[in-house]
Amino acid sequence: MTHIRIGTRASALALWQANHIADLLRQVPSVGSVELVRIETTGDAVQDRPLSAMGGFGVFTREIQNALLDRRVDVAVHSLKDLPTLFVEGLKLIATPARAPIGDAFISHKYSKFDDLPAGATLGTSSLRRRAQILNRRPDLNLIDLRGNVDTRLRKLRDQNLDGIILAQAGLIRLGFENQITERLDPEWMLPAVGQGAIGLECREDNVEAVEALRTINDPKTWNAVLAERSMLFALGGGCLVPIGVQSIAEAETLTLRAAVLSQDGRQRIYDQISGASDRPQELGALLAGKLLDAGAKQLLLN
Ligand SMILES: NCc1[nH]cc(CCC(=O)O)c1CC(=O)O
Repeated sequence: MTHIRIGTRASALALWQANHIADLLRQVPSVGSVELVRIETTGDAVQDRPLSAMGGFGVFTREIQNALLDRRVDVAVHSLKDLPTLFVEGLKLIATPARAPIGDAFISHKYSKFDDLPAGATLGTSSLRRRAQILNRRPDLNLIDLRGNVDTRLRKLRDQNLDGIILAQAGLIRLGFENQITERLDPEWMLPAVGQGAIGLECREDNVEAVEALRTINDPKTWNAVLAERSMLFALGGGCLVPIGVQSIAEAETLTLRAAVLSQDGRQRIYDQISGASDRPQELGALLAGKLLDAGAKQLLLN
């Protein structure tokens, strides 16, 4: 029987996700016991700057990956959207359990939908993707930086008397704040982040017991969708300084991807979509990236 040490951040959302994975792993016959090991990441330690100003890459995941490499933990539980697509020698992304809703939520105590916001209203979000898509639709809005965990952001909405904030539906639902959602934003215009709503399970590639256990809790539909999204992001090479949004619609045999690359001010938006066989997700993602690059995303990514 295997003992599995799960590496996780200590935020409420990360612990919810890690406990959810621990529960799933305890059902696996080869797994004897599961333990959580809390790890502080750069993203947790530095709360006063937008992530895009922190050198970006892997601020919520790097320390957990180091713990895997140092054999302090056996499995890393990540919010997949925080996990860079760059390959790390010795580690492997093995599985993604069933995904939560992928979209973003508008939360306001003053207006009952996003489109009711008056000219000049103040919204909190520090995600470049959300900023650019909001500005593309509503260039008049006043966007202010909002960082911190989900509960911190909900508190700032009240304390700073903001007109609204935008958060991922997934985090709100998992933490029991679904009733705070004012409007589920239409992914038609507010395209989600790559991997949003999915939990990514990573381990050392030579850890056969962990690999086998993780494979049994994979959800193939989610896996195909996130592989397509991540291969698109990798091919775009945009890192986290270029606003990129993607919605994938996973059906039994077909996978559809709709994606956009925007300028930071939201004025330029390169959009395209693709459909194809769901069992060749990486090809689809790379093809869509190629179409976006040819249509002008190349210029935006150089800036
Ligand atoms: N970077 C923060 C982060 N990472 C994952 C989630 C939510 C859960 C998810 O989208 O998987 C959030 C908060 C948010 O964007 O509202």
